[in-house]
Amino acid sequence: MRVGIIGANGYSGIELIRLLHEHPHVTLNLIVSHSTSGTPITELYPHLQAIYEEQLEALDVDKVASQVDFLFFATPARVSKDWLPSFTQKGIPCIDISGDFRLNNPDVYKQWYQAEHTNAEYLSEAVYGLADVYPEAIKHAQVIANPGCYATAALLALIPLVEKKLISTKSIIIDGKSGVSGAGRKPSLTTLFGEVNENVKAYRLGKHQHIPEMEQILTEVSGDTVQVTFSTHLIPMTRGIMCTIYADLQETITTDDLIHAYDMYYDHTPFIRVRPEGSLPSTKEVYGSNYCDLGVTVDKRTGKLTIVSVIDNVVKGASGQAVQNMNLVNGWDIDEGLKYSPVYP
Ligand SMILES: NC(=O)C1=CN([C@@H]2O[C@H](COP(=O)(O)OP(=O)(O)OC[C@H]3O[C@@H](n4cnc5c(N)ncnc54)[C@H](OP(=O)(O)O)[C@@H]3O)[C@@H](O)[C@H]2O)C=CC1
Ligand SMILES: CC(=O)N[C@@H](CCC(=O)OP(=O)(O)O)C(=O)O
Repeated sequence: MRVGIIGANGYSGIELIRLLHEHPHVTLNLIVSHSTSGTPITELYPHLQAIYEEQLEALDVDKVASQVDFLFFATPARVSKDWLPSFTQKGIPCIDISGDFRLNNPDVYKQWYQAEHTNAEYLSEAVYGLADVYPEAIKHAQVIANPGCYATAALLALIPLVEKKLISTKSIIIDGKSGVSGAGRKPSLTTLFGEVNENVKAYRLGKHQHIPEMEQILTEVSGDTVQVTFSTHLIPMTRGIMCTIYADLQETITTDDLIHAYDMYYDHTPFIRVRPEGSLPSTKEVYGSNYCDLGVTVDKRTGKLTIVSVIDNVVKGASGQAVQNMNLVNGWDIDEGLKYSPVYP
């Protein structure tokens, strides 16, 4: 199958190139850039020499549509909403790694993304691509909204417990920490070495675009309106997200029972690894891989639960999950092209 990437020269685009190049069922036929078309990808990323040396092309809808059977958008928010429908109308399934098709309600999109949604009728058609939770719906989708990176880590930890009504949905706190690659390759003051090194910085508290995304899904799962307290921090590392999540238990239950509940919920997927009691995951243990590792502990004294969820933001939080979604749509094994062990140390 011929695939293409719009926004191929950003961090999630370049990770897609790494994964798709090794994928047994696809040929990466087209890579598209906004500002660097005409440039060989190796000029921007010399590590691809002798591996993948194609030239970046400009975005021309008819030309792209004639060269691909499947398309990934790895563009910033507020870009794919204007372009993606032109391709699905031509019968080309699309996976959008940005947030443009994640929210059902165009008013909520406008509130959190500060833009009108120019193709709001596609919001109801789009399937939320949380691949380990919604595999059946994703199999039949033409438009897949790949989840945000923090939202992936948090929802994979919370959905099984909310669905089984094991925790209260009134007091969920998600404390997120991310490496700087989460902010993309575009240079900015916040990601300068001097700003990030030996520093931990909270940002966009109460305003982060993953808040409505997580609340939408948890509300659907629970059946009641769910609101979450969510904080985000920039950490001096390249890749990785850790969400430490706090919730109140609804009933007396042990750590071992919760581990068992997770194991049962995720027995159909190889990508969720639940730690045994007493072991908590760290970001290095998933680095470069499509795993989400979960650790859980019950504090009998307070009746509170702490869950630690870690992913590689560029793999599970973006391009790896997008490849998993492509596998689902095409009826391939879900781990095709994703059988990478984490890089350690
Ligand atoms: N990095 C991460 O860990 C994650 C990223 N995401 C999401 O993935 C998307 C891409 O992120 P990331 O790769 O980090 O970002 P980068 O800034 O690294 O790359 C952005 C890409 O989009 C292209 N682009 C920028 N503006 C436009 C435009 N107006 N029209 C068309 N193309 C454009 C850029 O091309 P050019 O350089 O030629 O302008 C570049 O290829 C974002 O929506 C991001 O939120 C989601 C989860 C995790
Ligand atoms: C460190 C950092 O800046 N991270 C980004 C995460 C980007 C992402 O996953 O999200 P979207 O696709 O929803 O934009 C952020 O907090 O916005």
